[in-house]
Amino acid sequence: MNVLLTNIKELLQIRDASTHLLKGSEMKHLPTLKNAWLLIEDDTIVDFGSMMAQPEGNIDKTIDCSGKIVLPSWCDSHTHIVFAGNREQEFVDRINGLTYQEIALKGGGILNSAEKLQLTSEDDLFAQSAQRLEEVMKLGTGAIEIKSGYGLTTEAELKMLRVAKRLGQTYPVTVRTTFLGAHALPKEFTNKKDDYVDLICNEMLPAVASENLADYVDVFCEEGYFSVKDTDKILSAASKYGLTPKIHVNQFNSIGGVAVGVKHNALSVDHLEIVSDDDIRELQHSNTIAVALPACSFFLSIPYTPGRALIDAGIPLAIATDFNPGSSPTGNMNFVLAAACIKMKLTPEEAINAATINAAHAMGLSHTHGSITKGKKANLIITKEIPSYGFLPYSFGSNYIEQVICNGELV
Ligand SMILES: N=CN[C@@H](CCC(=O)O)C(=O)O
Ligand SMILES: [Zn+2]
Repeated sequence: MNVLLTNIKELLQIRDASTHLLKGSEMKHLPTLKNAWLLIEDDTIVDFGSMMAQPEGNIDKTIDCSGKIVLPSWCDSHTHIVFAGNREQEFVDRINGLTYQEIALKGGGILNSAEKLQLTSEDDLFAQSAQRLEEVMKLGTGAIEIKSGYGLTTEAELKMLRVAKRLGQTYPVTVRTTFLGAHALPKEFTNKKDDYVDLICNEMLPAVASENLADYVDVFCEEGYFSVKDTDKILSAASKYGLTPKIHVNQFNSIGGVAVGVKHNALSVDHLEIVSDDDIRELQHSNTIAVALPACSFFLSIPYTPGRALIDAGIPLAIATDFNPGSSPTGNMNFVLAAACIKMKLTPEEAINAATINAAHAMGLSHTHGSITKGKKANLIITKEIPSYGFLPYSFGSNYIEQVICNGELV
């Protein structure tokens, strides 16, 4: 099936196949083509060019994009969308003055979600998660990373990862999965953290690997959760199964999570609301991508990742939703784009690069996703008629997406 998009007001993020991860000042540049066409064959972008010279040949369907902007779909490189129920009560508790950490100490937080998830059947968990996935696909997400971490038993962690994999098999969106057994210490292991870390290393990781359920490994490296030493041990064990780290670091404290991530050649270190000069130096001498999660900062009223400073220090930055029931109950990448501009002082060009090409790199999908490139997947957002691409983050809270094409399919 050949589909031709014509009269595109501006086609964004046109790159050749060799485009690398963008660092520092490279992020300022967003290559575009005005008054363009784009040709899709089945699930692939086969060509694009100026309307001055239109393609000839068999076209099954034409979509007129007059006045509209076309760009690659968002890549959401950090989510926890497989969860059961919600944590609305904790939202109210925080309005009434409790902090995220105080709620967790009372047995709420991640343990609250784990209890709900353990009691939910695999099919019900799939149905609840599929509803969220359908919503974010309509909001322009074409590739998504999904973590476990609300299971906290071998059986429940495997259940989460199976659901995540099944989502990827059921929908055209590309799914990457991450094993996050080290998300919180289960109640049964109170004062026995080493035993839980051993369970992760000796039972959970081999089980996840034998069913081939994860592409990456994650640890919540934070005071009150998992230490640098625990993280080092888990990442070392995971490397035996070929699992690359993408880890939660520096959400509330800078305790050495960035350094241990860099030591293990992490693909990304995510959160980074609190960043020290040493953390910046570590990242400058690494291939690790910094991933900011501004919707989490907004929801928890915690500091925003210093995205401007990270880019100015020459570090590659991606942005993601962190969609989860406790700290970011949204999967709306359009809001994340706006928050990155408004709160982290990224320009619209930097934010779009952070949510597309750099985000594709942060989930190992840069060969297929993240840019308008011949041979890449036909993952596209067609906007409504808007004055310019800067209007997307500027008009935060409004939805200016008209159509989404995911792996060649209209969603
Ligand atoms: N901080 C760790 N994990 C999630 C939140 C988990 C939760 O509160 O359920 C995050 O990335 O923000
Ligand atoms: Zn997270």
